Amino acid sequence: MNKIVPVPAGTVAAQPGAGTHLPAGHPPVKVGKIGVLIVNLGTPDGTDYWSMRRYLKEFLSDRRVIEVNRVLWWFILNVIILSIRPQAKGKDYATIWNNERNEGPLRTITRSQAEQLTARIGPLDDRLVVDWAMRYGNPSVASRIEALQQQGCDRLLLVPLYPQYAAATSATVADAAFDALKKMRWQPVLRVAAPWPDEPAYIEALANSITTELAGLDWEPELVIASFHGIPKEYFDKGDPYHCYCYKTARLVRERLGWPEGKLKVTFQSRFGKAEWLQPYTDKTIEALAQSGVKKIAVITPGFVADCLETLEEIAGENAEIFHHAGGEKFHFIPCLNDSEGGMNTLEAVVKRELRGWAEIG
Ligand SMILES: C=CC1=C(C)c2cc3[nH]c(cc4nc(cc5[nH]c(cc1n2)c(C)c5CCC(=O)O)C(CCC(=O)O)=C4C)c(C)c3C=C
Ligand SMILES: [Fe+2]
Ligand SMILES: [Fe+2]
Repeated sequence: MNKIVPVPAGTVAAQPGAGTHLPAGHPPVKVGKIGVLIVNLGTPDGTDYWSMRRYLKEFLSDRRVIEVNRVLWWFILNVIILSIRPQAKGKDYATIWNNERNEGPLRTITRSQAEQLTARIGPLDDRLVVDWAMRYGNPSVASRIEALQQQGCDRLLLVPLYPQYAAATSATVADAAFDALKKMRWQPVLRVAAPWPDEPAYIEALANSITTELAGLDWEPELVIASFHGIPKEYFDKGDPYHCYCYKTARLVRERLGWPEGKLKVTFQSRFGKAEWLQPYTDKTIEALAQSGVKKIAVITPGFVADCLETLEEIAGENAEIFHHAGGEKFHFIPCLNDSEGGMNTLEAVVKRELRGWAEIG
């Protein structure tokens, strides 16, 4: 046990300070790298019934997402929701599917964000390794943490891809990471990035995106809707800060544009179930605006770091249709920041901010 043997070339000492020697029988472990793991919500592996069902089951079984009584929810989920929703939502996903790669856009965009982040920060410190994962579906958080550790990452920066924290999103990403760490003998040190509702690079990117998109139209919207994903009102009543973060982002963007109040209106989309969610609702607001005579609007979705079902199908598709049916004439959807220059400036700024003390890269 105490016998010291030389480490084979190319392997790193199992323990810091062990120098070039390992105790006999101790497996060599790589150390010294810093992993940056960006994590978005998730996406099904396919649009067929079983892929959709697997994905929705994992997602909707998360106690952070659905806080209803466990026994009651087991019945509702397994007997009602999972017999109807996979088919209906599979059809919706099919309308936005990336057929070339056979995956949802969220996965395509998140991969590209990780690649571009690597190109931006990789050359600044050769200890940095960037990777990406999905909270639900694949690649899982646990599998990527394991892969990063195998590459020698003994420090991990986890970046939940939600500018505005909510327990149902950011916290559940941290849960997944800690669950993975629970099973490890030698855990990497974990840092979780703080949300960035007021990050200057993010506000600048959103304001620039609005300006550029509107400049490309031959009409001017009477107002712009900033539509954020909703959460049940009960979660807000219990103290979730999400609502305040959304309003803060919207206010800062409006101020940056020099717009009066009312020109950028906050709404909440993607209601699920019968309970009350954060109001005002996006679909009801858009319908009421058209009915009251508003003819031209644009919609931006600042809470989504990447385009997905909720932006492409629900806003650019369903809500545009609602607006036109109710008498509206011009509707423009402003894409998410995705892997654009502004989107990447935002992620780079957040990652650099959160790496301080680990890597001094500006
Ligand atoms: C049922 C409760 C849900 C809560 C609470 C919730 C919060 C929440 N979600 C996002 C971001 C995304 N949600 C997406 C899809 C999606 N969301 C829910 C339910 C809740 N979300 C469901 C059931 C689904 C799947 C589609 C459906 O069946 O309607 C997505 C898109 C994923 C994709 O692949 O395109 C995102 C992104 C946030 C930011 C949030 C709270 C702050
Ligand atoms: Fe959602
Ligand atoms: Fe939706």
